[in-house]
This record gives sequence, structure tokens and C-alpha cells, in this order.
Amino acid sequence: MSIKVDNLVWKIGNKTILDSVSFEAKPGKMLGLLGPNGSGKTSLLRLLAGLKKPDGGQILLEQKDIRTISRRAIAQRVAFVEQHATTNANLGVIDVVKLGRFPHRSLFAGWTRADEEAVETALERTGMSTKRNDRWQSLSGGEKQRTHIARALAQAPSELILDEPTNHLDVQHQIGLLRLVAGLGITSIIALHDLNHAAMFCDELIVMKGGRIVATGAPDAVLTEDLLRNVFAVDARVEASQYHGRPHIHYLR
Ligand SMILES: Nc1ncnc2c1ncn2[C@@H]1O[C@H](COP(=O)(O)OP(=O)(O)OP(=O)(O)O)[C@@H](O)[C@H]1O
Repeated sequence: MSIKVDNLVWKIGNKTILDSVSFEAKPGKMLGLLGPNGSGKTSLLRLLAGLKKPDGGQILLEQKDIRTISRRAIAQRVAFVEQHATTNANLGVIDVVKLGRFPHRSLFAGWTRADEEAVETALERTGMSTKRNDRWQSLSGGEKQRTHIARALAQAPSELILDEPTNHLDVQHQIGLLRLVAGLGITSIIALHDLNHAAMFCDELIVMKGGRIVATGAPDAVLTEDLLRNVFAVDARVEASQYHGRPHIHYLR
């Protein structure tokens, strides 16, 4: 068990945003978080990253309640890329990526070789090496997103949480990013809107609707025609892809 969520409840005022949410993210596996707009994906991810406190239930990180773990200790193992991630406007790409090393550095230690290597590898893996000296403000939406992902990778996390990380990326970089995350071998939880991409790359899926989990399991068990109709309100046909064996959804016109 890497992250375990038990009967989680989160409210804003009187409104219940997350209700009785329970699941496990297995070590080293890629868990896809799906659901229509407003179903609670971002809220759940923010709680998992320790940015919000639950009103009920608990989140366990390696069997320890997240409320008993310090912010710094959480940041040393959990990296979170938010959906509308922004950053201080005057930084260069390399400065943003270096921020990922912050949780690992002690007050008096200088910049180490390990810090340098983590930053270089992260820039390389996200295809941002050649843009290292560019200013944040000069980047395209997709390049900003890739820079934030590089920052998260530089953090060398054991759990990586990504909120719609592909939403600004061209198709090459969407596939590249999903392939990268799938190949990292760390526990990842990733909110996605593209159900075919989720089916192709994720080991397991969670589907949310109205703040509750309505389905969990392997992509072929979860992505049924009934679920697509009932949860996403689309008519579709699902077949096993002859190219990758995972489910492939054909939406009907
Ligand atoms: N600060 C807030 N005040 C009131 N309601 C909120 C607030 N933040 C989120 N909500 C509500 O919580 C619900 C879940 O929102 P959330 O952003 O978690 O959904 P989501 O599944 O990530 O949606 P999307 O796919 O559109 O990004 C929505 O109904 C939203 O209106």
C-alpha cells in the first residue's frame, strides 16, 4: 500500500464535495482518476497532496495518517502538479525546476551534485533542456505545463499526483508524458479527461460522479458502454484494441 484513502469526506460550508471516498493506490502503479466536470477529482487530489484537510475519514501514506506527517516530510515524497499551475512570473525554466529540490535541501547545505542531476534528468525527460534559460512568461501553455512536470520529477517523489497534466499538450507530448509517467515505476495518481489515453496507460481506474466513487478496477472492467452512458452521458462502443489490447472507445455521432 502506498496511498490508502478511507471513507473520506470533504465539505465546503454545507455542501458535501467528497462523500465516502475509499480506495488504494498500489505501489509503483499508475492510477487514473476519471469523472465528468465537477465530479470531485481536483478536490480529491488536493486532499491527497495535503493542501486541504478532510472533514471525515483519513488518508494514509505508507500506513501513517497524513495529518500526523509534517509538510516537509510530505513534500519529500509526494509531488503534485496542479491543473492551473502557475509560478512567479520572473523566473527562468531552470529556476522553476530547481524549486523541486527544495524539500530535500537542508538549511546549510549547498547545491549538491544529486540536486544537479535530478534537475538535469527532469529537464531531459520532459523535453525542456533546450528551453532551460527561457523566461517563464515567454513559454507556451504546453511548455509551462512540461516545466511544472519537470519540477515535480526533480522532486524525486515516491508518489506523483497529476491533475489533468495533458490538457495543454499537443498529441505528441500527451502520449510522451503518459508514457513517461507509466515508465517511472513510482505510484502515480493522474486525473484525465481522455478516456482512451487512460485506458491505454493506466493500470487501474477510479471513476467519480457527484463526489462519490462509482467504479474502480482495471480499464477493461471499468470502461463499459453502460458506464459511459450512465456517468459520462455518451453513446459509445468499446472494443479491445488490436494494437495495444486495452479497451478502445469509439464515440458514436
Ligand atoms: N471553493 C469552492 N466553493 C464551492 N464549491 C466548490 C469549490 N471548489 C470546488 N467546488 C465544487 O466542488 C465540486 C467538485 O469540483 P472539482 O474541481 O473537484 O471537480 P473536478 O472533477 O476536478 O472538475 P473538472 O473536471 O471540471 O476539473 C464542484 O461541484 C465544484 O463546484
